Amino acid sequence: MIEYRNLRVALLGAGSVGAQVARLLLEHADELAARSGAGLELVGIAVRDLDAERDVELPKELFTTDAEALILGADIVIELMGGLEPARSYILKALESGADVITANKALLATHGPELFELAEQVGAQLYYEAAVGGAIPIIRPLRDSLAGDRVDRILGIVNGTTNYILDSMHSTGASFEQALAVATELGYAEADPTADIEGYDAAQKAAILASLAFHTRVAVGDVHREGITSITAEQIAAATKAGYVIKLLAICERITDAAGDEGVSVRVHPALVPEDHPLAAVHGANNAVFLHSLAAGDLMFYGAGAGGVQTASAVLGDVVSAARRHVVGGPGVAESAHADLAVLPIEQVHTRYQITLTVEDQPGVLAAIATEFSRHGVSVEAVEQSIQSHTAVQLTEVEPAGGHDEDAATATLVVVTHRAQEADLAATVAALEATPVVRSVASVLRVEGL
Ligand SMILES: NC(=O)c1ccc[n+]([C@@H]2O[C@H](COP(=O)([O-])OP(=O)(O)OC[C@H]3O[C@@H](n4cnc5c(N)ncnc54)[C@H](O)[C@@H]3O)[C@@H](O)[C@H]2O)c1
Ligand SMILES: N[C@@H](CCO)C(=O)O
Ligand code: NA
Repeated sequence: MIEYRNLRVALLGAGSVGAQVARLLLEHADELAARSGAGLELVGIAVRDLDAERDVELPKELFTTDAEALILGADIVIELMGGLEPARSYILKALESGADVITANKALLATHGPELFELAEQVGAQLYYEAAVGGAIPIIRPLRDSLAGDRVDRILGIVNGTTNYILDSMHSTGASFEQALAVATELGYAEADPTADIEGYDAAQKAAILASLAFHTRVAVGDVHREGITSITAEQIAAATKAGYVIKLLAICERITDAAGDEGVSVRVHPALVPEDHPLAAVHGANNAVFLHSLAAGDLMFYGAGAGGVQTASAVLGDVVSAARRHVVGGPGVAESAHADLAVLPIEQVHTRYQITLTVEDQPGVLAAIATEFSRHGVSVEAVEQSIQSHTAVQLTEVEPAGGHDEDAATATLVVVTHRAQEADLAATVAALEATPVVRSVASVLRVEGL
């Protein structure tokens, strides 16, 4: 029997993910030791309440409320408490003591990542975080290692399971956002306070982490343009389906150029129309997927469970084995890669395609008036269609002119799809359309991605 050297592993937090990590460390100790080249001895679990009910039965003698003492005696520290503090202070303390740290804490990384990575580099320790994006899905290591020799230019990610579940059930059942959210809450997908998910904050944190890795540039969560899904209506979903799209909340990270032609990056989270034959359209329920394009590899997609205690524990344990192997072999490990230091450009500089739905007066000259506003702002129209939503037959050129703005006059619904246009020009077009007398309202503006 091989005698392994023991590495001391400290776990901070025994919630959904932490309890599963502890269980797997204990149950698979022999196998993990063989893969790591070192024994992984779980020396303690820092918890807030020693007697709390846990999802998993764990040896009581491992529990402690003294996280600091536990950290100082460890070779590897796993932080699964979540939140900014005390997680940040504990990780800094662990790194200072020379321990490698594993975390799933996207909120912390997207806010204080640079501080943590700098300290890790200074002391020659490692910070691993595969579980922070896409839960069980391997995406951090592929970006950091497998694609290190390539050049990623675009990432489209479904990185929040709750919102994907809600949008998917709106598509499949015709439910309203509120109805779908209620079901998601009942089934335990959505938290009691779902704000972080439905307003896109969780996805924005993950987008910041992905963009930083992919573009070798520090991107903080505050740099991410963020829109949630709360204003998506059943009508928009039905119209999208009819037009051959699905609506997904996407995290989009891409290289773009600014007005001077200099390369920068854009990072944004918002609902978008995705063609129904795009691989991301087939991501159902609470699953996550990251679709990316790189120069040499072309298109790649990573798919699977973006959350769940035991699923996320898989990613954490992969990191634990990586950390253990480094301890066995020695050497400095992988430093943060931020050498490209590209500018993070504002959403106004993004180019994409748009679908604009307008409620208009049903009278002659309407199409011309609308087309004028698009062309005046440099936005090229690809197609105009009468929406299936319209209850009035549109005979734009055949109806007698209606005098003035008559609330009772017939209206028509027009759906305009643009070629690629700049966000700033599109925003100016929408403002001008809203001020155009024949336009009753701009009912919906959605970006079209994945074409
Ligand atoms: N649950 C998932 O599916 C999932 C997926 C990906 C990433 N994550 C991330 O993993 C981390 C843990 O998530 P979770 O779902 O297990 O959360 P959780 O709320 O179930 O567990 C966190 C645990 O940490 C404990 N804790 C909090 N502060 C503490 C302190 N100061 N000292 C000791 N214990 C403390 C809590 O009491 C709780 O038991 C978070 O950063 C989360 O964002 C979770
Ligand atoms: N609330 C997150 C959990 C995983 O980070 C989601 O719905 O995807
Ligand atoms: Na992951």
